[in-house]
This record gives sequence, C-alpha cells and structure tokens, in this order.
Amino acid sequence: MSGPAALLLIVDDEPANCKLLVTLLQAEGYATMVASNGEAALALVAERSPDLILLDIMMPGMDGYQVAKILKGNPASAHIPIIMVTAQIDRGARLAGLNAGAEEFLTKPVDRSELWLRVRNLLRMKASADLLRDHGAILEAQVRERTADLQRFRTAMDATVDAIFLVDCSTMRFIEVNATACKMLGFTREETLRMGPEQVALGSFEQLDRVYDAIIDGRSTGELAETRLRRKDGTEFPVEAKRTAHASGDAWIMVEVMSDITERKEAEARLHRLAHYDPLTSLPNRTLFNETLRNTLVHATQNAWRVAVLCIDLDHFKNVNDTLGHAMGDELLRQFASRLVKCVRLRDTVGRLGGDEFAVILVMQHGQLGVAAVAAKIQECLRAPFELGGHEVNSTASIGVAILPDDAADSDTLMKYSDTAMYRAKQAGRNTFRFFTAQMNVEVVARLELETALRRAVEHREFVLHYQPKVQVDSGRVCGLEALVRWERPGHGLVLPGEFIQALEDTGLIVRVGRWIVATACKQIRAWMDSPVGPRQVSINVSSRQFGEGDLEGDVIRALELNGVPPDLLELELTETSLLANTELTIACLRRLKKLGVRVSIDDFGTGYSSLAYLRRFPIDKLKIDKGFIDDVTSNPDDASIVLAIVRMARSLKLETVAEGVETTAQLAFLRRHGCDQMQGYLFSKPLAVPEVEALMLEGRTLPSPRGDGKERVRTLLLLDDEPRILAALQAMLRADGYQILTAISAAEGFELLALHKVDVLMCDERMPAMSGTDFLDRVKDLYPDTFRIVLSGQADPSGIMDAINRGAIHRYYTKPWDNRTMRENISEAFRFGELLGNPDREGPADEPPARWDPTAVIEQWKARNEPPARSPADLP
Ligand SMILES: Nc1nc2c(ncn2[C@@H]2O[C@@H]3COP(=O)(O)O[C@H]4[C@@H](O)[C@H](n5cnc6c(=O)[nH]c(N)nc65)O[C@@H]4COP(=O)(O)O[C@H]3[C@H]2O)c(=O)[nH]1
Repeated sequence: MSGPAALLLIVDDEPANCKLLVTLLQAEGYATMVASNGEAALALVAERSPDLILLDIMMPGMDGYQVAKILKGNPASAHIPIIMVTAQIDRGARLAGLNAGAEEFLTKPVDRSELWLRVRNLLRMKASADLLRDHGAILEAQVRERTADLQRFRTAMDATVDAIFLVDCSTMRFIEVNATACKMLGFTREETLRMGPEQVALGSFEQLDRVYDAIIDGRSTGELAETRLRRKDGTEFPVEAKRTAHASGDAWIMVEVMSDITERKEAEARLHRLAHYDPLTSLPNRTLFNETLRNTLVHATQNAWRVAVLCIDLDHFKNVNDTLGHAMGDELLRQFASRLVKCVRLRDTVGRLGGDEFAVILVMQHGQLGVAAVAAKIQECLRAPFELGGHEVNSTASIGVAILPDDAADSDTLMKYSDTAMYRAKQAGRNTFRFFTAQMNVEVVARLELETALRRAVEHREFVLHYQPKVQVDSGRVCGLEALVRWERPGHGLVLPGEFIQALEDTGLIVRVGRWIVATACKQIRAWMDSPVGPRQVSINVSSRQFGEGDLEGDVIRALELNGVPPDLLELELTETSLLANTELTIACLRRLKKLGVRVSIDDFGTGYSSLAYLRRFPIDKLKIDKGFIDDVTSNPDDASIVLAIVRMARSLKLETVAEGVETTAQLAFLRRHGCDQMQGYLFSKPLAVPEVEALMLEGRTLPSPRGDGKERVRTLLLLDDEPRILAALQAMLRADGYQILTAISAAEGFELLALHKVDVLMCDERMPAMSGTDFLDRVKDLYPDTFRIVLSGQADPSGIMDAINRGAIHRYYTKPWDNRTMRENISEAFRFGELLGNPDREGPADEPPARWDPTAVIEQWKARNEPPARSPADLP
C-alpha cells in the first residue's frame, strides 16, 4: 500500500483490549489512535477523521451503538466504516449494531487473521467509496455551475430588449426563446416553444429554409435584414433580424435576434412624408413631383407615350393673403388642391411646387385635345366660389402646358417650358391656358441671354439716366423731372426700360441698379443746384424689391447726405402694385422717408386695385394718372370719367395729380380744364439725356398758353360732317350770325376740338364713316353734357334718332336739305336755350359734376367693367 498508512481508531474502555488491537494492527502497518470512551472517540473523529473505527459496544457512559449512531448521522463522519467489537454474538446485538450503522462485527477475543481481513476489506471498500464520493462531488459541483451558468444566460436573455429565438434547423422548431420574444408575439413561453419560425414570420417554410441554408452554407452572412413578424392577434410589425448558424452535433441551430423597429419605421415614414409631401395640401412636393416626373418620362420614352406637364398658378392669390390673412390663403390653397385632384385621373400626378404654384403630370391618351380638356376642367373647377371663413372668394388660374416629346425630352426642360407657357397665360390676361411653342423657346433663350447681359451691364456700369420734364399745367413751366433709366448695351445702342426692367426685377438685380439710380439722381440734383439750372425736383422709380431685399431707406439717406441734397428735391415713384407688396414694411419705410422731407408719388395710378380707403394708409403726395387713361381721354367717356374721378379724389385727399403720357394739345386742354396739376409727356418733351434736358431748362421752355385765354367768351358752334361741301355750305349760311365756327370732318377731329374749345352748340351729320352721328353725340353727352346737340340727317326714317333723343343724346334733328332761315333761327335759339339752362360761368360739363357723381364709385365701376370674367379676390374689401 503506497501513501500514508491508514489511520485506525480503537475505542474500548479496557486498556488491555486496546493494547492488543494496537499491537496487532500496527504490526500490519496501520497507524492507530485510541479512545477509552464514546465522547473521546467522537472528539478524535472530529479532529482527525480516521479511515476506520474499531468500536467496543459495552462501555461505561455512551455505549458503542450510540457512538456509531452519532457518527453515521454526521455527514462528515458517515463514510467512516465501523467495526463493532463485542463479546456478544447473539443476533439481536448484531442487528442493533447494523441499525446503528456499523459495517462489520468482530467477536472478542479477536482473531488476528479475521481482524486483518475485515480491516483490509473495509479499508478497500472505503477507498473506492471515497473515490466515488469525490467524483460525485465534482460532478455535482459541475452541474451546479452549469445550472447557474444557464440561469445567468437565461436571465440575460430575458433581460434583453431584443427577441431571441433558437431554431433547430432540422425540425424547424423553436428550441429556446427569451421573454422578450414571447412578449413581442403575445404567446406564452410554452406556446412559443410548440411553434416554429414559419408560424410567426411572414414567409413560407421554403423561403425560411432557403434563408437558413444560405447562412449555414456561408452564402449569406446573416447581416441585419428587415422582415415582419405576426403576433398572436394576427397583427404584423416590422423587425430587424440578425441570424447566425451554430453547429450542435450533427444539427444546426439558428440563433435569430430580432428588434422591433415599428417606431423607427414610423419615424422614417414621417420623415419621408415631410421630405416628399407638402404638409398643407398633402400633395407631393416639388422634390417628389420632380422624381415622379423623371420616372414617368423614362417609362413614357420606353413605351412611346406622350406626357403633358401643366404648371398652374392661382391668379391674384397674393391679394387673398394681403386682404384676408395667411390662414385664409392657406385654406384657399387646401380647397383648390382638393378640387384639382378631382380634375385628373388616379394615375396622373398632382403636386404643389410651392406658394400658389401647382403642377400636374398627365400621361396622354387622346392627344392635345385631352390636355386642353383637363386644363378647361381645372378652370371650370374654379368657377364655384371658395368659402373662406365666411367670405366667398372667386379665383382663377393661369395654366401652361409643355409636352414630351414635342417640346422637350427631359424633366427639367419640360418643367421650365410649362412654366414659360404659364407666364404666357398670365400675360394673356390670366384665367386661361397656353401651350408651349417654339417661339416661346426662342424667347426663353433670349431671356437667358438678356439676364446674362444684364449681369454684365451691372458690373460694367452700362446704365445711364435720362430725364423727362414734368410741367405745371397752369403756368406751363417745368416743375420737376422724372429720371428714367436707359441701358447703353454694347452692340444694341440705347435700350429702353420696357425691354429689361422686368428682367432686372425677376433676377433681383433691380436692387443693385436701384441703389445706383438713387445715387446718380442725387448726384445730378446736386450738379444742377451748383449750375445755372438751379435746384430741380427729380423723381425716381423704385421697385418693391428695394424695400424688401435692399436698404432703400439707407440708400436714399446716404445719397442725400453725400451730395448735400435737400430731401424735398427727391421724389420716389412707386407703382400701386409695389405698394401692395410688403405693405407694412413699405409703409414704415415710406413714413420715415417722408418725415425726412422726401416726396412720394403713386405711379400708373388707376391700373392697380387700390381703393380710396387703402390709399389713406400711405404717406403719399402725388398721384400719377396712367397714360392708358390719358390716351383716349378726349373721346372715351369712361377714360374721361376715370381721369376726372382721380383728379377729384386727389383733391379731396390734398394730393397733387400728374397726367402721364400727354401727347396732344387736346389732352392738355382737357386736363387743364379739369384741374389736373401737372403733365408729363411727349407734347412737351420726351425723356432726354442730361445735356439736352439742361438746354431745355436753361432755354426756359414752357407749354403754349391755352387758346382764348383772357378773351371774351364767344358763342362757339362745332359743325361735324364728313363732306367738306356740306361744311362749307353751313359755314357760309351761318357766317353772318357772329359765332365762332369750328369744323371737323371726323369724330376724332370733333373730340379734339371739343377738348380744345368750349363748344356751346354742336351740329353733326348722322352718316359718317367711322362713327355715326348719334353714337358720337352719345359720347359727347357724357363728356360734355352742357353742349346743345343737333343731328343733321339725310334719312326719312328717324327711328334711331328718336331713340337717341329719348336717351338725351340729341336735342334737335334736321333732315337734309334744310331750310336756311329756319336753321339759323333754331341755332340761335339753341344758344339761348343752352345759356338759360347751363351755368354760363362753368368751364366744362364735368368740372363741377352733378351731386350723384362719386369719384370712388366711378373708379369701382370702371374696375368692375375691366375685371376678368370671374371676379378675383382683389375685389375684397
Ligand atoms: N408713348 C409715350 N410714352 C411716354 C410719354 N411720356 C412719357 N412716356 C414714357 O412713359 C414712361 C413713364 O415712366 P413710368 O410710368 O415710370 O414707366 C417706366 C418705369 O415703370 C420703368 N422704369 C423706367 N426707369 C426706371 C428706373 O429707373 N427704375 C425703375 N424701377 N423702373 C424704371 O420703365 C417704364 C418705362 O419707362 P420708359 O420707357 O422710359 O417710358 C417712360 C416714358 O418715356 C408720351 O407722351 N408718350
């Protein structure tokens, strides 16, 4: 036996017995220790844990059974074999010994060989039992550790926010799932473990099998993939899955880790909506619209389809914003969007490009007619008024159309062309549509060239100012000048603003050019102040963009200070339309400038939509009556009424009036007679370069004074007939009666003479080429109601003339040939009649209009007549 000798404990109260046993056992090489009673034995066992105990039964105090029971009851000593040594050999004693836990018995006196045999056998048994016990303990510890590991693993698995599924690839069943997986799916763990992936994943068994095979074969790395899972209640949700395959013996285990990405997907969807859809109308925005157009064009080109792009812009939309506020403007856009969508088929695309700009993609089936029908439908859908917070608002749209492949082959050009066509529709008076044409293309190219040339012009300072004098109507003297920009374009000579101002506006270059104009005009005023010309008031045109984007106020103040120019020598001309834009900003800026002394006038007055109430908000000094009203002021009663209304309104607001574009003395006479303060026009002078306008001012040129001024009033008769023979005969007949006789051979000449002279009696032929006598007199009735009007008719049937008489256009009529005496008497009577009825001091018929004559109402009526058919929101209060 190798290793330390086995330690044997001999327990006996008889020292002789102990000694014998010690001797016998030590002789066999065992180590021994002795205890003389039970307590001592227990103490020794606790202390040294012997390999075997020889235990006497009969001992004083604690007997052998008790000792054995205690030892076997204690796990630390239960494995120590006990041999009971006893003189009793009866069966009862043996049973009691075995019950107490003893393994063997020896009878006293002890037989040496039996002792050794028993001791050796028991020690062997113990050795192998110890071995087994140690092994078991190791195994147990290992199991305990594994169990703890497993527990830790499961706790970790359960604690993770991701769902984890372990799938046995051979059975396609879950063999393990974590708590998150069960919660995500709504199944219990047990229910889940009874299922396989094809019951919760979207995809067939075969599809999953293919995915798993690819991962196992290494053809797929099992990178993050998006898929969907189905819950117990049948609802689905998106997950991101990471799959890895693990070999387990011959089988493969697929570990699937899945995260619920519902929130991420929703956020992505929200972002996508924000990036691609207009939040106000929910229509595709410009980005998505362009993307859709590009894709449509690819398909269209492949399939030889035709595609139309419609650019749609609401007319006068800005007025809704300005008058009803932005919330109502938004509401109009929303309502329009939903009407627009109903005008097209499902497969067509409607988008909002921004502001009031919408666009439509139409895949065409029936050629251009189909597109025209859609455009007409869109116009039609606007016919019903929009209900905006209690206001009924009418709106119209201008539509431009460009077509693939006729006009362009790519989306950018197609968009550009339909936009160009839309602007054409606007220019054509709005509320209409236009197809893009090759001519427009030429214009687009020309426009681009113009813009490039203008940019260069700004850099190279190619602009100059010309000046057009303004004249005081009563004194005939120059009272100021309007600065008008010209472009000395290399290779093109002097270019007028009509050809480039709009492009300067559209490109924003007007802000820089405008600043230059302010500075140059102020420099010129200074130069005249320092020359014999003397101080002169100069007006400059300003664009609304100079308020919003530039620093008009700063520019003006700097230029005035730099040149030492008194502010009242500078006048700013703003169009009605530019006043309407940026109103608050504009008003505030104008107020400050006006406080400084700078003068302000409204240009082209009458062409915009400003009402009297609106005008009061602006700090203005002057109204400039648009040339459009002056052109026919002597012959068109509508224009005449408008001009008179403006003059009268200006007077009541203590504003000066300037008539623009006065070209004839008749116009001047009309204006002079009706109290217009100033005139500007070719009649006096065109805009001139500085040296020429200086010469004009130094020469002291004035307007010719009005005819008949200072002379005594004479009775004036106007005879109008297209036959000079008749005129001559009438003149000869009436010569002796002392009238001032004026003759005209056309209605136009007649109007001019009426404007130039105070005519008392007017006799006109009924049959004239351009205009009948009654029509002429109809107009004269409105323009000069105090004239006594006679018609000379060659016709027997006077029914048309009777109508005119009933309308009050004609006071008398005569048929040709006439009786000289009666005619002379009647004309004389007509003068007397007119003098009796009319106020002999009155300068003209409308100079002191009748009480019912209301200038604001006249302007409103005129606007109503000149509005597009569907009334625009511009009419809102
Ligand atoms: N047929 C005819 N025309 C007459 C007569 N009297 C004056 N005109 C023209 O009428 C225009 C008057 O200027 P506007 O109404 O301010 O209209 C101006 C103004 O709106 C704009 N503009 C001109 N210069 C400037 C400028 O310096 N800045 C800005 N922002 N706009 C300018 O361009 C418009 C056209 O300017 P112009 O071509 O110089 O044309 C000038 C002038 O030459 C006439 O008796 N008969």
